[in-house]
Amino acid sequence: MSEPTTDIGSATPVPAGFRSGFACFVGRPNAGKSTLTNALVGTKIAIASSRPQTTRHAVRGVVHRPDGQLVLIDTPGLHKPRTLLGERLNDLVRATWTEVDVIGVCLPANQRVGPGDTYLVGEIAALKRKPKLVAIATKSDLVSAERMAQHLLAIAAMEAELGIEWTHIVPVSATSGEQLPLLADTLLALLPEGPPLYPDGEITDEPEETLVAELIREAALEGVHDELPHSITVVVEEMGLREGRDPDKPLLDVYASMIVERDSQKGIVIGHRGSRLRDIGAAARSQIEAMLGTPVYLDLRVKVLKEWQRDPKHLRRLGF
Ligand SMILES: Nc1nc2c(ncn2[C@@H]2O[C@H](COP(=O)(O)OP(=O)(O)OP(=O)(O)O)[C@@H](O)[C@H]2O)c(=O)[nH]1
Repeated sequence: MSEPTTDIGSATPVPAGFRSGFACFVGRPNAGKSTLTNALVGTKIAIASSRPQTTRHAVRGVVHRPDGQLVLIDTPGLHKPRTLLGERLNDLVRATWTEVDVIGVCLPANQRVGPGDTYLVGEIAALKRKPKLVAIATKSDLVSAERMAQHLLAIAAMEAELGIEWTHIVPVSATSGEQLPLLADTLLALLPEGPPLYPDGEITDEPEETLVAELIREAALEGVHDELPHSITVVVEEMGLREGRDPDKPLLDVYASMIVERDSQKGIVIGHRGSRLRDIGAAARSQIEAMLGTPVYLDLRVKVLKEWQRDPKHLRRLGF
C-alpha cells in the first residue's frame, strides 16, 4: 500500500502528516545537552556549523525520521548579565528561544533542581512568545528509581513556582540510550506539520541556501491560500558574507527571487505599492537572522516564469 502524500509544490512528495521544525536544549553547564544532541542525531551527524563565521548559533544536528525532521539549534548559555555585552548576548539567546518550536530543558537527575535551573526556566517563563517546553530529566542511568521519582516531582513543582507548563517530562539517558526513542517521538510530535527543511536525509553543500529559500517561501505564503502555494518557489541566487567588514560585525548578503507563474500572482506577492513584498522581506529577514545569527541584507525580487511547473527547462534551472 502506498503512503498518502501531500503535494507541497516541491519536487519530492512529502508523506502526509510529516513534521519539521526546530528545537534547542538548554540547561546548566554539564546538564548533558551535547551528549543528548549527539545521541539523538546518531551517526548521521549532519552539520556542525559548516560556516562558523556566519553562524553565531549553529545548527547542531538534524534528526531524520520517516515521519519528520527535527533540527537542533545551538544556543550559548544564558548567564546572569553583569555587563551590557552580557545583556546583549542574553537578548540573542532569548531571540533564538522564541524562534524554535520546542525548548528541551535539561535537568540532570543526579543533581537537585537548584537556583541555576530556576533562573533559566524563569527567563523562559518571561518570554512573550513561549515555545513548547519539555523537561528532560537527563542522566537517568546514574540514579535509583526512587531518586528519579523525587527529581520528577521537583521538576513538576517548577510549573506552579515559575508559571510555566511542561508539555512533557521525560527521563532519559543519553549514554545508555534508555528512553531516547521516546524523547525523539515526543519532540517530533510537538513540531508543526511541514516539509523537510533539509533534503533527503543528508545535508547538501548548501544547507544554508536551502534553509534560507525555505524561510522566504514560508514568509511569502503567510496568509495566502488556494493556488499560490503551488505556484511559488524561491531561488537563492547568491549568498555570502559582505567583504571588508569588521569580523565582529558581519553582514550576510542574500539575493533571492520568488518565482511565480503568472503576472496576477506577481501582483499578489508584491501587494499594494509593494507592501506585501516589504512584509515578506522583513519577516524572512528576521527569520534568517535568527537562524544564522548574523545580520542579513536581503534583496528579494519577484519574477514571473510562465507556467514554470510545466516547463522542463525552467524546472531544471530551479533545481527540480
Ligand atoms: N552517566 C551519564 N553521563 C552523562 C549523560 N549525559 C551526559 N553525561 C556526562 O555528563 C558530562 C556533561 O555532558 P555534556 O553533554 O557535555 O553536558 P553539556 O550540558 O553539553 O555541558 P556544557 O557544554 O558545559 O553546557 C559529560 O561527562 C557526559 O559524559 C548520561 O545520560 N549519563
